Amino acid sequence: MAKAYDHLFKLLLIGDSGVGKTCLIIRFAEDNFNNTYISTIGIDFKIRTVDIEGKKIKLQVWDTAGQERFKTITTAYYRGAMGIILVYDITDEKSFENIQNWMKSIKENASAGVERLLLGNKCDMEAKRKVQKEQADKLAREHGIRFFETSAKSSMNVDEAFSSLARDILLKSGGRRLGNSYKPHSTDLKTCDKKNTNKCSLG
Ligand SMILES: Nc1nc2c(ncn2[C@@H]2O[C@H](COP(=O)(O)OP(=O)(O)OP(=O)(O)O)[C@@H](O)[C@H]2O)c(=O)[nH]1
Repeated sequence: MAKAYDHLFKLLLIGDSGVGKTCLIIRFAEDNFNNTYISTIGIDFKIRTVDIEGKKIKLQVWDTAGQERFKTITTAYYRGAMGIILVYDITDEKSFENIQNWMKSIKENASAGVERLLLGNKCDMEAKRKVQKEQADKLAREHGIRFFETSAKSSMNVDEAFSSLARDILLKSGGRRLGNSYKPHSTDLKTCDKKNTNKCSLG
C-alpha cells in the first residue's frame, strides 16, 4: 500500500494559559470552535495532513498546557519539535510580554535550528485589542520569524499560519535532504482537505 504521506513534521504550540492554543489546533485539525474553556493538562496532540509544494505533509501538532505548573512536562517535548508556534492573545498584554520568556524557553529546551512562528490570536476581538500589530511585527522581525494575527473563532489565518510553518520546514529540510525536489521559488501553497474562507469579524 502506498504511504499516505511524504513527510511527518512535529509541531508544538506554546504560550500563556488561555491564549487559545487548544482552540487553534482544534480549528486547524477539525475545523471546529468551542467557547468553553477547559485548560489543557500536560500535553496532547492532533493530526492533519496538508499538501504543500506537491508533497503530502502529515502534521502532528502538539498542544502544551500554558500553566507554569506543567512546565517540566511540556519542555520535555520541545526537543522533538521541528516547528514551534508561540501564541499570545491580542487582548492580553501580559501574554505578549511573556513571549520573550517563551523564546528563552525555546533556546534552553528546543533543538538548534527549530523553525519558529509568532501568532497573535483572538483577532476577532478588535474592540478589546491591547497589543498593536506593529509591536508584534517588530518583535517578530527582531527574532527573524514570521508573524500572523489569527482567530480560532473565525478561522482567520489559521490554515495560512500552519501551512506557512510547514512550508518553511519543508524548504529547510529540502535544502539538505530532498535534492532535486527542492523548489524554493514556488508559491504553490495549499491545504488538502479544506479551504479557509472565513473573514475575521470585528467586535
Ligand atoms: N474570541 C475568541 N476566543 C478564543 C479564541 N481562541 C480561543 N478562545 C477562547 O479562549 C479560551 C481559552 O482557549 P484555549 O484554547 O483553551 O486556551 P489555551 O491556550 O489552550 O489554554 P491552556 O490549555 O490553559 O494553556 C476559551 O474560552 C476559548 O473559547 C479566538 O480566536 N477568539
